Amino acid sequence: MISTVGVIGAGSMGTAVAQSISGRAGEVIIFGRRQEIVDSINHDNHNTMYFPGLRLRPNIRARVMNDRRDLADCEVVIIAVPSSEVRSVVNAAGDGLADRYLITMAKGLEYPSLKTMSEIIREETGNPDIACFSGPTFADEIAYGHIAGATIGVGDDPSLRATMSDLFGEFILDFSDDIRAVELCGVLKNVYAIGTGMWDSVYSNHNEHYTFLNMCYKEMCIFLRAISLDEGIFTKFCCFGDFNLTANVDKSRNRTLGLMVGKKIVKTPYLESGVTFEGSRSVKGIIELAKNHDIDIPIARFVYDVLSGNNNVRISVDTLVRRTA
Ligand SMILES: NC(=O)c1ccc[n+]([C@@H]2O[C@H](COP(=O)([O-])OP(=O)(O)OC[C@H]3O[C@@H](n4cnc5c(N)ncnc54)[C@H](O)[C@@H]3O)[C@@H](O)[C@H]2O)c1
Repeated sequence: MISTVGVIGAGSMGTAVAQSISGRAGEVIIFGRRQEIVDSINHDNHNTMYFPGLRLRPNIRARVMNDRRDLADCEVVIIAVPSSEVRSVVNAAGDGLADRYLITMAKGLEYPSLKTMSEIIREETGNPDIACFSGPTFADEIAYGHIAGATIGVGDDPSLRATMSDLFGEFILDFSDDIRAVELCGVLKNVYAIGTGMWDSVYSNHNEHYTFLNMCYKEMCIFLRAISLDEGIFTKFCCFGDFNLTANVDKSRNRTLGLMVGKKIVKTPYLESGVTFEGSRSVKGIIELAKNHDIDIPIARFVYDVLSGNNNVRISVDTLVRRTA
């Protein structure tokens, strides 16, 4: 059993994953930013901000990370902060992350570097032992121990792979050795979930919804076929499962963002609310990446146009329908 796992990020996913793996590690330390959350975990076994009703297991402790030596005891470190924060977080942790197994939960694409999170982490830490975790995994459901499937993107180091299998043994797992493709699935599905929300704000019949869903999945597969070395990626949890979860379920923040923009409930959604909308940050990068690979992705461009305020959703949807008919 792993003795100590560090989880950077005391939000929904950091707390949920800490609870899920806590039976498989001696101790789990959540590194948070806010003293009151750290205190509530240490004194009360609750993260009162994110899961006030959930009793955390007693081997979950919390700390505010003051310096890189705080990570010294952790054999494995899980990074569960928003993608926009990953570079600064790992940079601040510096050589505290140098020689241990690292796992990224964050889903995003840095712009304009077009780097995925594992690539940023490798660049900042020089550590090649990085895996990513991605799948149909709403944090609240993980926290309460419901079944979930996940894909682990991991290279061919057998020891790292075995550690991932042990640590995430509460999940139904599949694996891919194309880490970048697994991460890009997580980026793409957020973009198409926003698009599906926009579409559903205009068209509300079942036929219409599933027609668009199919169009999105087809575009996602065209993209992945052009960039992925893993021919089996399309049926893995990070791809089909996560795409369906995020595009279909109203609990998804990105789908909800699309619905709100489509219904004109929000005009300038860009990150002002403080809620994590990873898809809206990544859509520009996805379009540029597609251009570099000569891939046509009209639905992603439609999402970008609407989010940029360039277009009225109804007119954009009509144009899209005419174009793909
Ligand atoms: N892999 C998966 O299956 C999966 C599922 C859900 C979410 N996620 C990803 O996990 C990441 C976090 O999402 P979330 O839902 O937990 O978001 P959240 O907004 O609930 O929590 C983010 C937490 O990170 C903290 N944080 C932000 N900047 C920080 C910094 N510089 N240093 C330390 N802490 C910092 C915030 O204070 C907050 O507590 C996102 O990238 C999201 O896409 C992954």
